[in-house]
Amino acid sequence: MDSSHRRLSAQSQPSPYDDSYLEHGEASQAGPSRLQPGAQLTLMRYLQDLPDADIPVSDVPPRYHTGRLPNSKAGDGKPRLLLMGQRRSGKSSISSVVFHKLPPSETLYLETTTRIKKESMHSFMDFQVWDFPGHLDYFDPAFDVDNIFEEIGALIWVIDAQDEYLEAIMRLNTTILNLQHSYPNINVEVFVHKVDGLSEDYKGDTFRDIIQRVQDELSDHGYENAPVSFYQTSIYDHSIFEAFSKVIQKLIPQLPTLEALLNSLCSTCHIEKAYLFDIMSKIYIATDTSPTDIGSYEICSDYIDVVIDVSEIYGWDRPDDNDEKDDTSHSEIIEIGNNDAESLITMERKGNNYLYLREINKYLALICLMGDDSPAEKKAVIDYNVGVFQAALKQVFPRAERDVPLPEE
Ligand SMILES: Nc1nc2c(ncn2[C@@H]2O[C@H](COP(=O)(O)OP(=O)(O)OP(=O)(O)O)[C@@H](O)[C@H]2O)c(=O)[nH]1
Repeated sequence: MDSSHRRLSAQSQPSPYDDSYLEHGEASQAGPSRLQPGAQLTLMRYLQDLPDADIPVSDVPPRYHTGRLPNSKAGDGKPRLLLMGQRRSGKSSISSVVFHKLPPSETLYLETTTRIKKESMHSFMDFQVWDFPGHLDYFDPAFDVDNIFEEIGALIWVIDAQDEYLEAIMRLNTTILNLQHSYPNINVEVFVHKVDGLSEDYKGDTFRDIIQRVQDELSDHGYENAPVSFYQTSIYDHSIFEAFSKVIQKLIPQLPTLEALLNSLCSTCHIEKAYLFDIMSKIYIATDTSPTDIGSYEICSDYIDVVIDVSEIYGWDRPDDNDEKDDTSHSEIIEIGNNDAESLITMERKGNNYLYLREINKYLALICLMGDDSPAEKKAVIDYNVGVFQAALKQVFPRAERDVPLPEE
């Protein structure tokens, strides 16, 4: 593995409006004045759309990737994820493994949740995770239902696939039907969980059976096309991160713009697959629109672990953008010609294929699986284009640059 770390500098950053993705093969000529007009146009097209990216014009009521949270009345962009399901179905384990890096085997010692556990996550966007005790009946008049569901981003219903699940399905359907009048747009995400202990056949059958039962009962009650998605998950592999990625992506208003930027980067640099990862949780918040397979996600996700381990040994605190830079960082910039990168690592996979990681800001990292026709010698042009992507991302996601966490609610 070849790794290098670079520091930020206060050296002025060329405006993204002046730059563009550089066509592959022009590494030696990198510089704003050498850009091809066509290449410039590609990026300009995306950048010109940016002011509208938050709220696309549409007659369709906002849902999914349409630029607004489904139920956010305040529109403050702080969605709430509710983890619900039967006792011992694995809710607290999911939250601890994904957001607190608890090793899966240690979830065996988690105590049962007795009251609603609310946690605020401060990352590329602020969101809250509410872990509900399994036994709670939230439609009891004693509960303020509006308070629970009003600002909800997604309702994650966890079903233990290793256990009897009929009661869990019944409660899930009751919940959906109770909510559909007041909150018809809630994204219901069903995690068919603990699938690690099941044989392939049994896993598939269980999954299909659960989907069938939920859909049948909802349509019996006249509720067709309910916004319910199903995932097979386990804390013992990457599936829980993959599922959470998809849940979170539905809550990111800028997703279409992010995907467009990644598509453009991929086609310009001959990248097979690009992921924008939240470093803290290893959730990917966007990827290009080429087909995703769990294998490439796993490679990239493991790669983040490697980077985190290496940077724990060799990393250092990143200076603020406004800080005075010392002579060392200044000389690095002159030498490298790049004042954006924090860390940059390439790793040989096989032949010409390699993985490329670049820390985009404090929260996000870009990881690319490079194609055969994008050899490592062309890395300078990729660096340049990723720099342009990074600048564009600052426009799309200014929130990600924020350093100060909001106070706990
Ligand atoms: N095999 C397997 N076990 C899991 C998985 N996720 C959680 N568990 C186990 O399931 C048990 C219950 O997990 P919890 O996270 O406490 O369940 P909970 O839904 O929060 O339970 P309550 O707090 O009682 O509502 C623990 O022993 C976990 O180790 C999984 O993906 N696979």
